[in-house]
Amino acid sequence: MKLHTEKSVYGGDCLARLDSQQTDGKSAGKKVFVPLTLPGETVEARILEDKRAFARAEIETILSASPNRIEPRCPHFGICGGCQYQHANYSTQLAIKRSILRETLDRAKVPSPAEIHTLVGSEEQSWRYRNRIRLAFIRDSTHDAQGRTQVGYRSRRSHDLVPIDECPIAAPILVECALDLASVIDSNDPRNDLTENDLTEVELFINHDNSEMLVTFFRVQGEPILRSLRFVPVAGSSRPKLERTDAQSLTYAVAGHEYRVDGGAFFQINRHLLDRFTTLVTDGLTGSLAWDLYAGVGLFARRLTQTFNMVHAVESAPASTAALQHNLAGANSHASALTTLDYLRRNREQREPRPDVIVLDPPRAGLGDEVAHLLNAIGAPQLVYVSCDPATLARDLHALTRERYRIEAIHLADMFPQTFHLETVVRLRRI
Ligand SMILES: C[S@@+](CC[C@H](N)C(=O)[O-])C[C@H]1O[C@@H](n2cnc3c(N)ncnc32)[C@H](O)[C@@H]1O
Repeated sequence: MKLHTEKSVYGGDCLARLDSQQTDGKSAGKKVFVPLTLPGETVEARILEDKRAFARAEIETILSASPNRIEPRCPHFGICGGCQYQHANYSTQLAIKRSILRETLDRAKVPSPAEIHTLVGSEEQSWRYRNRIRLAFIRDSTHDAQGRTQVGYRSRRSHDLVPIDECPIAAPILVECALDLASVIDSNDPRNDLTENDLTEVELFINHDNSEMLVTFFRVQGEPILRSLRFVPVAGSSRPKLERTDAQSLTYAVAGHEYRVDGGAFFQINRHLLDRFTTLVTDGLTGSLAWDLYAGVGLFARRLTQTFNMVHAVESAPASTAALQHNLAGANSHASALTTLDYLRRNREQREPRPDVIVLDPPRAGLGDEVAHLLNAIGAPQLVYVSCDPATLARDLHALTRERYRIEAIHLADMFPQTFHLETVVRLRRI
């Protein structure tokens, strides 16, 4: 059937609507979500899933293409589920994200400034930006007649695995190493102690200057196996020597600070924007006491120690708390291995001093009602909310702005080009 796409929605699809002829007059206006399209396109599409409230379709032919459509760079685009926007030029990707963010805030009735600022890299930096990738091992004769191990991502349309031999949004060294690993696993090299059939997935994480890499192998059963590699420059050669080390962590330099990042700990993934992003979050913040809740390994907290007399950092994941302690050691700071909720409850009970600034960078689930309620009750003069999910951000901002805060500035930081993901940095002031 012929569909006309209206706008992009969060998740990467475009929204189209069925007209009365397409539904026998029954549910004219019914929503249809169509992936791999752009706003304003007319496509011939096939309905794949027809629910009561909406349907999902796949394009068969593009009848009228958007002028913003471009040729995707990756041969796996559309099959692999990793990227959603490679068919859109970069300025269109940004316009889509900005309008989705604006609409999400407006729908939640969040009083917000008219302008959404952006933090973006160059068009070229919208590629090769990931410092971490996680791939599955595929051992399947339908993909490789000789049954050789391959690496791949999940398919866009199912949970099947798609073998890949390139991933243009990742640092090239990650994909090279993953492909090498697949052949090492298959080799009879006696130094290969990776038990072939037990391994399911591998995660590769490279540091700022491509000198250290953490490789984590996930298995069917048992704890993941962590390996670390060091790339040592060789005089007169462009290829560094690869050495295996016993390290359980790597060192990542960001905006003038070095961070220890342990295997399994969260770390921001856009290596091109990391310095500017960290500066954007922390810039201009000063005072006596700051809290960094959801602190990870201390990316923001470490910087805040330069402009505050005291910084409290809170992080609940055991994989991150040791590195957080290490990264803040010797600085005017205190790290707590607690959930944010427990930390705030304790703070209220013990009536501890109120911070001047609170930085909040929760996972996708956002803050939730009780944390937002406690933040309103504590009433720090300034909040900086860093979010990777616009829906939970809007919900939490609604709770904060309804009581004690107004939004000063919103930045859309494009940390995940070519994908639908969007990062937002919101500065709030107590009213
Ligand atoms: C989006 S990451 C941000 C980390 C850090 N701000 C950074 O930029 O590197 C969210 C962090 O919150 C931690 N986390 C998740 N739930 C938490 C909770 N309930 N309380 C405290 N930390 C939590 C995660 O382990 C993760 O390190």
